[in-house]
Amino acid sequence: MIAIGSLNQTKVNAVAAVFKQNEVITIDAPSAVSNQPFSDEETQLGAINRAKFAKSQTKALIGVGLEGGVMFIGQRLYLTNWGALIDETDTIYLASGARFPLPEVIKQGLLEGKELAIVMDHYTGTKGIRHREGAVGVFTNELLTRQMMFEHVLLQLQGQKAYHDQLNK
Ligand SMILES: O=P(O)(O)OP(=O)(O)OP(=O)(O)OC[C@H]1O[C@@H](n2cnc3c(O)ncnc32)[C@H](O)[C@@H]1O
Repeated sequence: MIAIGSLNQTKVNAVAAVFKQNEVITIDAPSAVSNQPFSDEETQLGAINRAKFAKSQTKALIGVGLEGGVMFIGQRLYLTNWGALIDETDTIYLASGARFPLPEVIKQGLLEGKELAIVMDHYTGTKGIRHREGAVGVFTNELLTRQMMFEHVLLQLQGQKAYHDQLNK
């Protein structure tokens, strides 16, 4: 049994798709970082906090956390994503996801203190982008959706755990 620390459909669907052999349960886990993480460190910490919460507050032996944020490289603001998995031995696995520069107009909205989800909904004239294709889907013409991106993060986590378990058999 695996617990995902979010009710966001893109995250829950990604976990169900990658961990096909496991029963997946969901819990609304606090990230304990800002609503809009502004660095890799903060985004990664949000993922770790959610994974730990998901494991400790459910009967699952494995907890997973997925977190989206933004970070600067020079003057450019990038979308960033992190995943964490904590297993039955309390080993924590980490992996990052898609990272690409956001358009200047999106960066300006974030610098005004708005959340990326709000800025993206305004930019696209729709509601709930974060539950569907995500910013990554919008800016890749949906070649890569938010769920696909999280699936890639989860495959890295699943694969790292499989490698580790194999070595320690
Ligand atoms: O329900 P939870 O799990 O909290 O899912 P979320 O999408 O609201 O929250 P995240 O913690 O993953 O992301 C942090 C913030 O970054 C935003 N965000 C991150 N990635 C995004 C994306 O691909 N599209 C739209 N908004 C995104 C959104 O504003 C979130 O409030």
